[in-house]
Amino acid sequence: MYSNVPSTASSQESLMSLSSDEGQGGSDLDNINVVVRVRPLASHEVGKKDIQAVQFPGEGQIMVDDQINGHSRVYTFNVVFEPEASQEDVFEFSGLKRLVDMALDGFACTVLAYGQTGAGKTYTLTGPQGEGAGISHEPGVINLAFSYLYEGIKQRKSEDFVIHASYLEIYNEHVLDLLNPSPKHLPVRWSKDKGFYAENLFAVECEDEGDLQGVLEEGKKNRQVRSHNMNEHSSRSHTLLVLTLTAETRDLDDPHTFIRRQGKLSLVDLAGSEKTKKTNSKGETLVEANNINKSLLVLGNCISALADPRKRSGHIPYRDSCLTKLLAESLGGGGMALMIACVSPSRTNAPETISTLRYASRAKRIKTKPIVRMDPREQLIMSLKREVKLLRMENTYLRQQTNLVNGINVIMNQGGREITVEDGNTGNQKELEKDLTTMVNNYMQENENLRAENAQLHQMRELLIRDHELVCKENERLMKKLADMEQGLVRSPTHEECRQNPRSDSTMSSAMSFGNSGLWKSLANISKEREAEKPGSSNGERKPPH
Ligand SMILES: Nc1ncnc2c1ncn2[C@@H]1O[C@H](COP(=O)(O)OP(=O)(O)OP(=O)(O)O)[C@@H](O)[C@H]1O
Repeated sequence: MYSNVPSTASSQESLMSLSSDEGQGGSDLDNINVVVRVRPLASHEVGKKDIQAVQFPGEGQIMVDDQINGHSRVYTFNVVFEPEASQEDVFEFSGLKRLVDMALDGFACTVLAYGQTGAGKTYTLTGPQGEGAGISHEPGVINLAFSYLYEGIKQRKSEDFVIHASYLEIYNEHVLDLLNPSPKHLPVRWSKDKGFYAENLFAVECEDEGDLQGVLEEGKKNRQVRSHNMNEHSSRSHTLLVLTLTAETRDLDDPHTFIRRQGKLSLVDLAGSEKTKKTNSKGETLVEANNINKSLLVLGNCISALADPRKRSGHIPYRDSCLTKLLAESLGGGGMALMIACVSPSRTNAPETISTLRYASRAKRIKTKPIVRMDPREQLIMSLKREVKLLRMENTYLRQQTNLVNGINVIMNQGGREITVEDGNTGNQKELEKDLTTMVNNYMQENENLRAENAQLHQMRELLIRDHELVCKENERLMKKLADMEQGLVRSPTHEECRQNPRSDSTMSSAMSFGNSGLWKSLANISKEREAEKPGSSNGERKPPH
């Protein structure tokens, strides 16, 4: 059951469970990776004598007592982290490390923390909030990811990385820059190259881990947080911390050229869904809650559409909220995503826990096809370079073949006397030489046959041409005769001529003298008929007028 868990995790077996086919956060590469984290019962829940309503049967399963329907529900995920799991466990086994590696390789990767308000999203991502005694300083998985990221960069010696960080929040459907606080909202635009993006968003270059931690702290300080019944430090906005990782690698074929790619790591802390009755939200907090719920509903709609193979290729309602616009790339398939679904273990929160697990189950069905992000021009240059390389290889190969054939031609030209072909020292080349010789011989034989056939055809053609010429001459002669005859026939004898010599029809007699062919006979008949029709014709019978 835990055979895929790395040896270091043997002590963790009681703290988490992995689905039977999972390794480090999932081997199901085609789908969004979804893990569940269950926080411990909070002190206020213990105080109210609330009890745990979730159980962990193992193999990535989580079982929740559904009090409303009176039975238990079981859901399966890539990994389920139990309340005792530490931040390091989540970082190590959620698949987040793999996402950081992929972002360094040039993919767009996203980590989303989703769940009910107070379920532990912010705690998981950035550690405990607030200050003072009793507040631990356990780093969040984002902090751990920063260290891992710079470790990874150090190890990739052949690549130069430049990292930029931007941090925004979506508050009441408006985008605000957390690194450049201002009441002015940033418009969300769309471009062919970038997809949806927040215009004029500040991006800070971060040279080391310290810079990134500074960016995180600055953003946390500026985000909208409020207290309500269920969480003293409730996030009232969705936050997106986006790291752009630009890598330059020297082209192995051309040391003067650099290949550039741009990976992206988006770390998203979603505001918690809430039942406003439970949180007792009023006034501004109620407006925030409605906006949060609405945008999470739109996100849910997009997830549902993407998870359904029949709807996936149709319209996905990304444009219905700022959040879904900015997450379009992460969800839409070109990137890689990890959802950390955070849930409360308490019985009072069981309906919300079930709702979160359903939402996460749907997300798990989304298929992705991650692609490396490169500048389209650089991509073109790369593909052209690859083509040039292939053509060069083909050229070299063809040159080698030409040399061999030339060598064989020399052999042929020298009457079959054997000549050692240059570069033909290896056994393979000798084999090839032999094959080529046979092939050339066959071609020559075939050529010879074709030449003979060709000569025959030429002879036949000559004969046919001569015949054709004779026929043409004969034709010409006959045509001339016919023309002469027609000329004679067309010129009708004058009335006077007919009167003087009714029987003499010189034209007719000359035409008849050509022979007795049917043609001439019929022509003569036509001519006679015409003659007979003429008024005053001496040999025609005149018909009385009617
Ligand atoms: N795994 C955990 N271990 C110990 N305490 C936790 C854990 N997860 C959450 N908590 C505590 O639970 C409380 C609520 O957590 P958190 O603020 O992270 O919730 P949230 O899901 O981000 O809520 P919201 O959506 O309202 O912002 C905090 O006091 C936090 O310290």
